[in-house]
Amino acid sequence: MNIMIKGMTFSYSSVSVLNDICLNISGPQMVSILGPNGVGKSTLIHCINKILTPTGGAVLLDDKDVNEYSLKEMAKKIGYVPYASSDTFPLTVVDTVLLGRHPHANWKTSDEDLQIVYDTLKKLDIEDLAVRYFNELSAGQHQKVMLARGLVQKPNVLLLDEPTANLDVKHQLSISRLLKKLSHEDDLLVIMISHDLNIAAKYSDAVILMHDGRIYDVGSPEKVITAENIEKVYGVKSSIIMNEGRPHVILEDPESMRCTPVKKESICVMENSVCENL
Ligand SMILES: Nc1ncnc2c1ncn2[C@@H]1O[C@H](COP(=O)(O)OP(=O)(O)OP(=O)(O)O)[C@@H](O)[C@H]1O
Repeated sequence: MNIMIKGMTFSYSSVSVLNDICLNISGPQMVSILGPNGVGKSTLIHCINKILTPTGGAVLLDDKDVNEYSLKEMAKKIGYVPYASSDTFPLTVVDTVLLGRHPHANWKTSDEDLQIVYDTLKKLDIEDLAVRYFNELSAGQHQKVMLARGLVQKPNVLLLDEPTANLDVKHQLSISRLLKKLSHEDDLLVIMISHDLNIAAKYSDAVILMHDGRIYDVGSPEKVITAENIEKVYGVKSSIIMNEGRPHVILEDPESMRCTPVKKESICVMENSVCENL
C-alpha cells in the first residue's frame, strides 16, 4: 500500500493549517507523526482518510486519488482509531468492535465476523470486557476497544491518533509492540500520532516531524529524533542517549531546579487507626 501526498494544503475557513505537504509513504511499516500541539497532525490524518477535504493538492492511495474511492472502498483500505470516541450510546464492547466489520459484512453478522472480534479482543487482552457496556469503561479501556474496532476492519492502512495516550506503562509498551508486529506480519501500514518521543523512537520504522503546518523532517528515528530537531520544533532542550540502537530522549528543564522543594514529610500513609480518629 502506498500513500502519496502531493503539495497538499488545508485551511479551516480562512485559517491555514497545513502547507505544501509532500509525502510518499509505503507499507508495511510503522510510522509515527510527531509535533507540538496544534501543528496539524490530526488534520493531516483526517485529510488522508477523507474526513476532511484538502483545500489544495492531492492524496493518492495506490496511485488513485482518494476522491475516486467510495466510502466502503476507503473503509476496506483505511482503518482509523480516533483519540477518544464520542460514542455514548450503550453498546456492549462486542457490538462496538463488530461495527468495524461493517465494510466487509452484509446485513447479517457471520460466525467469521464474531470469531475475528473475539480473536482481536484476546490479542489486546480485553476479552474480559466483551459484555461490558462501552460507555461505562475507563479511558484506557476505551482506547483498547477502539483499537480493536480498527483492527477487525482488516485495513491495509491503520491511522491512529495517540493510541497509547491513556494507557498505563505496561500497556503503552504492549500496544506499541503489537502495532509494530502487526505492521510487519500482517502487511499493515501503521501511521500513528504520538506525543511520546521515546515510544516513537523505540518502535517506529520511520518518523514524520511537523513544525508550523509543514513537514520539518522525515526518516529513521535516529535521523529525526535529535536534540537539535527537538529544540527547534518544541523549544525544549534535551540530551539523547542511544538505547538498543534507538534514540532515547531525556528532556531538560533548568527552570525545575528553581522550584522550592517541599518538606519530605508533607505526605505519608496514615495508619488506619489514626484515620478513624480524625
Ligand atoms: N474544526 C476546526 N475548526 C477550526 N480550527 C480547527 C478545527 N480543528 C482544528 N483546528 C485548528 O487547526 C490546528 C491544527 O489542529 P490539529 O488538531 O490538527 O492539531 P494537532 O497537531 O493534532 O494538535 P494536538 O497535538 O493538540 O492534538 C489548530 O490550530 C486547531 O486549533
